[in-house]
Amino acid sequence: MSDKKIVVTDIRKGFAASKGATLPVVGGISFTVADGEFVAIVGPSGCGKSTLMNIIAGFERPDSGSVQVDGAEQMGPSPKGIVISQHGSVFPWLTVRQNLMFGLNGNDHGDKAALADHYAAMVGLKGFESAYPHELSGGMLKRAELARAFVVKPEILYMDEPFSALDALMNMRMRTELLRILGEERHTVLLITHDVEEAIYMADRVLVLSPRPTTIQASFRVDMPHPRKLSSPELQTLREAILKELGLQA
Ligand SMILES: Nc1ncnc2c1ncn2[C@@H]1O[C@H](COP(=O)(O)OP(=O)(O)OP(=O)(O)O)[C@@H](O)[C@H]1O
Repeated sequence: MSDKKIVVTDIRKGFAASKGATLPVVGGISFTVADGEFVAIVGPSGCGKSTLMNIIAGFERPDSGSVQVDGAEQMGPSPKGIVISQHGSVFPWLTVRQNLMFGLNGNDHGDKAALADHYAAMVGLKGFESAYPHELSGGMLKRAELARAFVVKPEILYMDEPFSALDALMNMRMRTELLRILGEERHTVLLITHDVEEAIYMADRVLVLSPRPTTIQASFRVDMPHPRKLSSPELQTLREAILKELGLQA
């Protein structure tokens, strides 16, 4: 089996603008993601990160170029991948357990409920299985979403600013939570973030995108074991290098 999970080849995408003009958004992007690799993508605001992610996850078609997952062309959203975005995806009218059971196949209610409860416990929601989303705090809701993604055992997690709505402390906790789960269950992860520290804390590789029409401006490998210390000289040097690429003062 090939080690390449996702192969992105020369993707280009523009959107119709006023007076028949086209706004070029993605300007030719190629990269590969290895099986089990965690790749973070950072870039300036509005450069086209979400557009790129939507194309790779199969929700949007590129004007040209291709995305292959496990060697097959991605023609639409696939059950191999699941998206976690800042908007959230839990159903407000279902309890935590019902939300987690929603995407599960099979007819055995007991099996599905047990699996749902296992994943609820995994993200620290034991005791809240029967709670409705409005009864949870923002951080608990985010954990419920993580559990909802993991319970279906996706091979690929597409994460678009998943924790950006959370406060700094909860954001840190969620990063740790995510890394802990990834330590137990191997997944391939593509993470879009505006937060350079979030990227270097979690990812194996960080791609820095240019302003629109976006291309890959630089790529950094983060060769450090977990748990990482953001204050370590290596990560600080890396952080400064990435901020410099983004045109920001370190
Ligand atoms: N469906 C669409 N139709 C027209 N224009 C779009 C569409 N989707 C995105 N755009 C435009 O493409 C550009 C890139 O948007 P996108 O959301 O991909 O950027 P982003 O890097 O994720 O932004 P942010 O950092 O603000 O989250 C923006 O100028 C946006 O207005």
